[in-house]
This record gives sequence, C-alpha cells and structure tokens, in this order.
Amino acid sequence: MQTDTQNIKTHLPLVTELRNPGMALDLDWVRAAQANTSAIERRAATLPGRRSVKKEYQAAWLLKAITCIDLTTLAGDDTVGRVQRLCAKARQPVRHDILEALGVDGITTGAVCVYHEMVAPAVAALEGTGIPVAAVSTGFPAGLSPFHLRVAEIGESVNAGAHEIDIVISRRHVLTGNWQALYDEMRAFRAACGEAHVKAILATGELGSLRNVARASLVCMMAGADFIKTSTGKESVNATLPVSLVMIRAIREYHERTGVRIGYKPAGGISKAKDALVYLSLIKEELGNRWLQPDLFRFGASSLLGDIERQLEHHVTGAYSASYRHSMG
Ligand SMILES: O=C[C@H](O)COP(=O)(O)O
Repeated sequence: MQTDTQNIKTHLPLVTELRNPGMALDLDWVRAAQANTSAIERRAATLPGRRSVKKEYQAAWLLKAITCIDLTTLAGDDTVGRVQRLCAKARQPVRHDILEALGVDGITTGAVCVYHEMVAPAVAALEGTGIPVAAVSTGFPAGLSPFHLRVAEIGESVNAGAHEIDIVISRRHVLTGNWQALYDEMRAFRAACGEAHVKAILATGELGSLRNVARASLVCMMAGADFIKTSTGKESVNATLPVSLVMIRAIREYHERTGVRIGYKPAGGISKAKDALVYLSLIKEELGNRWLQPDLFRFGASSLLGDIERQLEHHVTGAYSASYRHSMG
C-alpha cells in the first residue's frame, strides 16, 4: 500500500502547459461520427461488475480520485464563507491521521469549481497552493444569455483570476445539426479564455442522441476545447457511463488523428466512491494511464469527496466492514 499511495504525490502538478490548438472544422469527420447505442449500452452495463481495481489497491485509487476532483459548489445561496470552507477542504481533503496511516503526506483536490462571483474569494483562499480555480461561465447552466455577455463573462472570470473556464455550449446548435455555429461559438469562447484552460460542457442529457454527443465532442475539440465535460449537474440526466464511453472514444479518435490529448470531465450526480472507481477503470481501459492525471481527467462533483473520505477512514481503522466490501463489489 505504501508504494501505491506514495505514487499519488507524483500526480500533483495540476495545470500543465498542455493546450489544445484546435483545427479547422472538418464536417466530413463530424458527419461520419457514429455511436452504436445498443453496443455502447451493453459495454457500459458490464463495467461496474468487472471493475479492474483490486481491493488491495482501492485506497490508492480513492486517493487518486481525490486528486482528480473539481470540488464544486454551484448553489444560489453560495457565500464567501462557504467557498472558503470548500477551499480549506480542497487544500486538505482528507484528515491528516488517515493520510499518515496510508503513508501519504499531502494531497489536494484537482481544482475548485465555482460561479463567477466566488472566483476572487476562491483565488484568495487558495493562494500559494497551486490548486486551480475553475469558473462556470457563458450563462451557466442554460447558456441562453446574449452571446456578447457570455463572451464577456469569460473575460470577467479570467480577470478575477480563474485558471480554468467551464463553458456551456448552445444545445440548439447540436439539436439542429448546425455544426458551424457550434464550432464558431466554441472558437470565440476559446479565444476569450486566453491562457486559461477551457472545458466545454455538452449537457449531454439534452442532446437527444449518443451520435449527437459524439459529434458535439468532436466539434468542440476541433474548436480548441482543452476538456470536454458531460453536464452542468443541473440537467435531469447528468453523467452516465454510456455517454462517457462515447466522449472518451471521441477523445481517443481525436488524439489518434491530431496527436493532441483532450481531457475528460464527467460531472453531475457522481457521489459514491465505488462510482469513482468505475470511472477511473473506464479511463484506464479506454485511454490508458496518461489520462489518469488531473491535467487530463477530473470529476465534477460536490459530494463525492465526503464518501471517499468515509471509505478511506474505514480502510485505515480496520472497519472495512462486510457491508463496505459488499458495496465496493
Ligand atoms: O460541475 C459540477 C456539477 O455541477 C456537480 O454536480 P453534483 O452537485 O451533482 O456533484
């Protein structure tokens, strides 16, 4: 266990120099994108049952998951105090005694994710830690405010110190097959981000089909998205395994074609440690270990950390109960 948990520390440089330069819109490639829904659903259904994380490595994998969390608060009643507490949790996500028992002397979450008004307090609270602040933007969650205001909002958050911008796409461009409009929108958002990394939230629960998810993923990557992200957390259907398979395979295809690695962020409704392990296994199997770093993989989650911390506590106190073993498969 010592060796595996110690390795977690080497995964910590969070914002890398990696940037997606994008490319011209290749409509033939977009239109050729397929998603065999029944095959994808079959594969997704078998994933949780044959998770490849062995029990003896689960604590190390859970620590890994923590380093990939965008610790999120996106509520109308957010306050500076709540964001400061969130940032304190991002700096020290797990109790010191638990980390000590696991042989790890310090980890952090991948980032903190907030609305624009909370960017400055988050940046101040995380000063000197190297933990990036991500701002949701462009009229999150619906993305239906005037275009110039959506672009301006990005600039405001970058000026306030955000290192990463989570934009929402216009779902109507996907639903009407207007790939040029989606590309132009994403390109403008990319430009407004400047040096900040940009994550494109597809709101997959509102895109109508898995083929649309595949096509929207490709268009956003072509237009310069550094990450593609499933959901805002506010749709009625958020991150799912079938959608993840489609997006991950689009990332693989984009990498094979361009040599550029795009990150993946499932978000919304991921609150259980065992679900986090399934996602990590999926990434390892489909994209390989390089993608299991916080510069290429994040969970967008507001309550996942609490469950992971509970499971780690069980692990080190020996209260590794039958019910926990059962729940972890
Ligand atoms: O982007 C992050 C999501 O809004 C978080 O969703 P959640 O609150 O369901 O974890």
